[in-house]
Amino acid sequence: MERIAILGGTFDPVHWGHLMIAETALSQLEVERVIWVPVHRPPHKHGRCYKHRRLMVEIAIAQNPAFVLDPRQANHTEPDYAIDTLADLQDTYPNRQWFWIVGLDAFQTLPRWYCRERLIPACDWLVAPRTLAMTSTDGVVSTRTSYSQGIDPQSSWLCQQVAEQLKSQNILIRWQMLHMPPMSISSSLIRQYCSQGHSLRDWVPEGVRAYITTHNLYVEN
Ligand SMILES: Nc1ncnc2c1ncn2[C@@H]1O[C@H](COP(=O)(O)OP(=O)(O)OP(=O)(O)O)[C@@H](O)[C@H]1O
Ligand SMILES: O=C(O)c1ccc[n+]([C@@H]2O[C@H](COP(=O)([O-])O)[C@@H](O)[C@H]2O)c1
Repeated sequence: MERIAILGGTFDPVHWGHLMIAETALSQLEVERVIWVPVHRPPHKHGRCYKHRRLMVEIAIAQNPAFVLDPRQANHTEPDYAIDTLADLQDTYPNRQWFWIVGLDAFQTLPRWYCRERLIPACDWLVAPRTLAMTSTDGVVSTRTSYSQGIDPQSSWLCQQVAEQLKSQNILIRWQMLHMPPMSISSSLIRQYCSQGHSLRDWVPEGVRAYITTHNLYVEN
């Protein structure tokens, strides 16, 4: 049975972190393809122009035949929930084994996702480690990465906490960590850098950088 992974995201903009987690899923799980789903109307955050976000994903994944863009949310007018994305994809690709790729930050919000009792058991969850911002009691924000060799025990522990929370909601989850070092990169940081006039060369593929420049994106954060 073909194994397909979904990578949903706001992708505002897409960056090397997204590409790295998708590549890791391909190699670690022997997934045959990764379907990239830019969320048109994220239920939980503000999404800027969908067309730009989708085109940047198209540019970023063009070199890898195992990566597929799914633009099915283009005409949506209502919030896009993951359960609807999965149900639509299952209709298009019946009889597949489904995986869902998420970063640790998004995974920690899973116990609040819409219709999670149907969504969660329908996929295997692949969790990418992510540097988490921590605020100390004196209000100082720092970041933490404790990846050394293999999987960071702190990240695994956080995932187990999520699994416990879901269990208390009578939801059993199948999850595993992706074996990759955490990458301190995010779309919000890129938007901030861009608005400050910094180069994006190290953060996004060249085609995406050119697209951002041509369309004058993120000049204001
Ligand atoms: N550097 C990263 N490491 C691991 N996972 C990541 C990373 N960047 C994004 N992800 C994951 O990719 C998915 C889509 O993320 P999204 O498009 O919202 O990017 P983002 O960088 O988290 O954006 P923002 O900074 O605007 O919140 C989410 O599951 C997110 O956790
Ligand atoms: O369905 C939900 O309730 C839900 C709530 C929060 C996030 N998601 C999904 O999580 C994925 C990553 O979202 P984001 O915010 O990190 O871009 C994306 O596919 C979203 O649709 C889904």
